[in-house]
Amino acid sequence: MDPPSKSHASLFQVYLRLRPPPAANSTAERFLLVEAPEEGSAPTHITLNPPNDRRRAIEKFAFTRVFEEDATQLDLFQGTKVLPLVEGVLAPHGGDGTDGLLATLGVTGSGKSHTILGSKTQRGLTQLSLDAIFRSIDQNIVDCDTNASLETSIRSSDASEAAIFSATSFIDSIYTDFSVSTSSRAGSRAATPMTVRPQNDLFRPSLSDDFPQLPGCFPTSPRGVRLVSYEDEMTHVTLLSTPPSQMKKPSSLRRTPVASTKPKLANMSPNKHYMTLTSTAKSKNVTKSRSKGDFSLSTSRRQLQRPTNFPQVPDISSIRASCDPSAEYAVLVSMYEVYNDRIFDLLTPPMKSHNTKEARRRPLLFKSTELSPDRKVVAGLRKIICGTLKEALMVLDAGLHERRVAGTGSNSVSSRSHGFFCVEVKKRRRGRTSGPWGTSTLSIVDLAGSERARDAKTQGTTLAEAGKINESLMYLGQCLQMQSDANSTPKPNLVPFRQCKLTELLFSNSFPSTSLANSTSHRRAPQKAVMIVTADPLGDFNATSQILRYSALAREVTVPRVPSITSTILANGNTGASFPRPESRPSSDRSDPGRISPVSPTNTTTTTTTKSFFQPVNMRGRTFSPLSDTERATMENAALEIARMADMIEQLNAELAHETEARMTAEAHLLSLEDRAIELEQEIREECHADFEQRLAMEMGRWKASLSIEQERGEAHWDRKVEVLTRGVGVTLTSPSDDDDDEDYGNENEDKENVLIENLEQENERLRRENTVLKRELAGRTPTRRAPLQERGDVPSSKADNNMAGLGSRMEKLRVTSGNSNHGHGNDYGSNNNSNNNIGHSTGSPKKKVRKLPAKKWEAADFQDDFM
Ligand SMILES: Nc1ncnc2c1ncn2[C@@H]1O[C@H](COP(=O)(O)OP(=O)(O)OP(=O)(O)O)[C@@H](O)[C@H]1O
Repeated sequence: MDPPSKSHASLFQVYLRLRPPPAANSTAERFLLVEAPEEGSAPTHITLNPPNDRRRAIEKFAFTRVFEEDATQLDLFQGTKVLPLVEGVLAPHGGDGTDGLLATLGVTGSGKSHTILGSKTQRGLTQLSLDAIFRSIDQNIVDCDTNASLETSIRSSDASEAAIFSATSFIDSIYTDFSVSTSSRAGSRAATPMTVRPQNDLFRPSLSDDFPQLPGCFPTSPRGVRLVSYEDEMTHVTLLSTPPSQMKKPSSLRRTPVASTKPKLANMSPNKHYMTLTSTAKSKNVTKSRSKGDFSLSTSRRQLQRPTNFPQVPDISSIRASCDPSAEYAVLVSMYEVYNDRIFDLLTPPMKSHNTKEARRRPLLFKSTELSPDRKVVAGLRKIICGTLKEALMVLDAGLHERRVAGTGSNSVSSRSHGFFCVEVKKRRRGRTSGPWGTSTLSIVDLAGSERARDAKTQGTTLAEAGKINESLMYLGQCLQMQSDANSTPKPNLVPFRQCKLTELLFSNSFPSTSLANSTSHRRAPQKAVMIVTADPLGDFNATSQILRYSALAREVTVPRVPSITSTILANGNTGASFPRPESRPSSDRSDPGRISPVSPTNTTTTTTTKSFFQPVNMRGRTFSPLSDTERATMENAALEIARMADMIEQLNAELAHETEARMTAEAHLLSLEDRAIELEQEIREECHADFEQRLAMEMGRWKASLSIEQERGEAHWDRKVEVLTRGVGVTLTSPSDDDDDEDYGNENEDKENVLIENLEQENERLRRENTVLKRELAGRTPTRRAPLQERGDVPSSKADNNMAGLGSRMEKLRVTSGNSNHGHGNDYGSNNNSNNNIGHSTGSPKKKVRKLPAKKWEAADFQDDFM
């Protein structure tokens, strides 16, 4: 098996790193062997020997290079060609840079985070890459702190709708500066492995009067001032921070006496953490929660302690990447994680939901934007402009505090999300203050590890997370598989990278958009990518072989053939030789337990079997008499049958294991889907509720406005009517001498009054007719039937008949008005009773009208009534 040709356009250079055995697992059987390389070259091939089962296929894998257990971080940095990636981003020869991607992949606990982020004493590839970048552009980097217009121009050139801040303001808003810690103080979950925090120091906050607060940032203390411990009402978590009640007055800084603070800190529960608010954090209660590298306990971001120094080894001061001397550079750092197939910013703090009061992050979209139509970007990230290596490391430290981790049976600090650390290098020609910035990005990715629920002993949310992790890694595997297939076939393979967020993020820059191929916009070069696969040679064989199967650049399988028992007996029995034992390998092979001699190409197909799977110990050393042909044939048949059945059992076992695994993954997936559905439901409910409230308020406002308009209109309408009536009545009441005094009524309203009088006359006429009809009807009735009608009082009595043909006692009331009217107009209104009715009918609402009559006129009416 030859290593893949480098000329082929591989998406990734794939390296394998083996981790040293963990102390607890040192007795486990080693299943991964590195083949000895040719003289003077680095190893590139490994062989996987299934432990405890000599009949399973032996697999052989090829990588760009294999790093054995003793490889250092510096070996990795130099050997994996990270420097060319950095140079690609810096574009030393002018023009735009090329995006770079550096990722780690492996089974949980195999050393991915160790490789990428380092440890307490050793720097990882992220820190080394940052160091290389800042060293290289040392003379060419712009200083945004002294030139505000630079920040503005960087902001306007950003295509990802990002919120861009200077490192100074971000760091000041995140970190406190108490150069203190007690031994009992809660450290951070995710204190970056590389950070070294002061230990056993006194709690000694420094004073500072002002501290910038980024929008949406956690309320923080000005470099440690105003820090008190208090119990968060919602979470009942003891926090070392400023109580909400005191947050409004930054000027009234109060130093908390050391004595009063210490005891509370000592009681701080290591399990209590602000991340208990999230579902992820709940999983931490299942197992112990510790940080990567630092192994200190959890604290909230509200109290991040400013790291005092960072590990300095390995030192790469002698290594320098070249940069473009005619350009000026700016470096922007952003961090995000892919958790349950959603993207979350690690530099933006969670916001409290209005309804649930729960701190949550908003998932971000990976999409094309107005300024980036041909290329998808993570939109809405927070990006920090860093001027120095230290600033970048502090931002990295802050982001890692937000990354989701949990303790599992496989790793005490296991990443539950795929972490992305992005170094965006902006570049433009030196001295062109208004020139555009070109951007290229180095993305460093710490993938979450694949894990088996049985080994990881996960449950609940952590199990669901594992399901999501495994699912996304399966899609990644399919994409990588396409790459290795592409090496063996000339047919172009389509990489199915749009299946999930992780693969989209990892591969979309490998395939720059062709949709705008004809447009004038500049076409970007495909990214350069390096994948470091980590493996534990003593770890989980099945999980490791699965990862290696899809990540290796080439693979070869050697199927052991079941030997004929007869031939074995004949070959060994007659001579009395014992069966070959594994340890009977040549001594040269045994000298290095991790290495084997290269497998000869002729042995790599299907027939290589160096060890018998039958070990009939009790037969060893005996001699046998020759067998007859029949016996031999029977034994051959029996052996074949046994071998066939053994094969079948093995196959069924493999299928069973596969099905079990699939079921567990599906169950975990289902759990995560349920979780997601609940979250979605909650979000939709919240949105609907807010929407409903908004609409309701709007409708209420509209309804009130239209009601008041209607009311006003009604009032005005009635007022006008009453006015007309009042005037009409007023005219009738007005004496000729009054007319002289009131010229307005006499002249201006003459027409209106005439109309009214006409109306009244018509009405009067109608009522008169009605009256006549009633009279006739009454006259036609018998006396016995008349009496009750009289009692009812709504028909004219004989007395009324004689006087003015009134309509009963109810009409009597209106007679007052009628009397008044008649007083002025005499026969114009016909009988008094008729004019009463006329008023009542013509207005439609006699009560209101009557009520609105001026008091004086009523008095006059009474007087008239009495007079009559
Ligand atoms: N090359 C190495 N040298 C020394 N220690 C190592 C090495 N690789 C891994 N380790 C140790 O193994 C442990 C697990 O490693 P690490 O956390 O990096 O695994 P991981 O692959 O990131 O796991 P997960 O996917 O669960 O996050 C850590 O304690 C780490 O320090």
